[in-house]
Amino acid sequence: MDIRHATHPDEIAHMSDEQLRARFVISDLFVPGSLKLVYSHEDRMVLGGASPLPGAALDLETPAELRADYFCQRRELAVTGLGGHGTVVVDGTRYPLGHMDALYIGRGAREISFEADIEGTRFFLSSAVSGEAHSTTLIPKAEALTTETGEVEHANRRIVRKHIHEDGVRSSQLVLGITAPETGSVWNSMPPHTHDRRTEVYAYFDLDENERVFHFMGLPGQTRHVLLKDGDVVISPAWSMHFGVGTTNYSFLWVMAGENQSFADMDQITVPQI
Ligand SMILES: O=C(O)C(=O)C[C@H](O)C(=O)CO
Repeated sequence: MDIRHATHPDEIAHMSDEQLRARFVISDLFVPGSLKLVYSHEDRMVLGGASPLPGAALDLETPAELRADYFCQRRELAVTGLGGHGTVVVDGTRYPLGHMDALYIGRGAREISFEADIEGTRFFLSSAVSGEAHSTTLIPKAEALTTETGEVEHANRRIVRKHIHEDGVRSSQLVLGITAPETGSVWNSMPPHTHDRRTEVYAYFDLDENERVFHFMGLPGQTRHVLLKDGDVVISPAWSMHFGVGTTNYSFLWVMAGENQSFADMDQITVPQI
């Protein structure tokens, strides 16, 4: 399993672009017919991509680094459909998962596998350490808590869907949703924020292959950026801003883990402070 170590804020200003990507960006997570996992020491999140082919299920194995008998022995897991549609099988129960549907899998689930109905099926995996078992629950896109935010004048009008959150499907640490800027809007999470109590991961998808997202990170006043393509994932340490602008429309999954699960617990940063 690829391991990403935690980063002190003093380090980021001196990193080369290559070092920045090696520490924070996960590319090529979705390889047809394979399952890939990355361990981040930022709040001990595990991130992954499962890209099964029709007729060839993929089993979630337990990487040696977890020193666990099975993946969810001490962990909870969210599986989100970011392309195609298929089924996630959890201890014999079958959960159909389509585009932007999410499945929360509680601590204690033993056997997990992924099946595709069509080529191009991609499941994004995010996991955090879990202190207690919460119920495994399917959250279809249509049942996510949906709000609209932003303004056309700021090119940041967007739909925010919350799948796993304090007022909905419960978890130990994970808070997860999907945000989609509306047509003509390209900025996400603008004006930006930090939340020193939680790490956040963004996974960009539904982006045409010739388009890109400029994702910004770092401390206010010391902004760095990484250029991301469809399917790329970026890890934001708790101290880091995290916001982006696309060359066109896109969607992104956001998932957090850490000290609390309060979505509203953000320290807002004004545009001049960036
Ligand atoms: O576009 C947005 O704003 C977001 O989706 C914000 C993310 O949910 C986030 O960064 C929460 O901390």
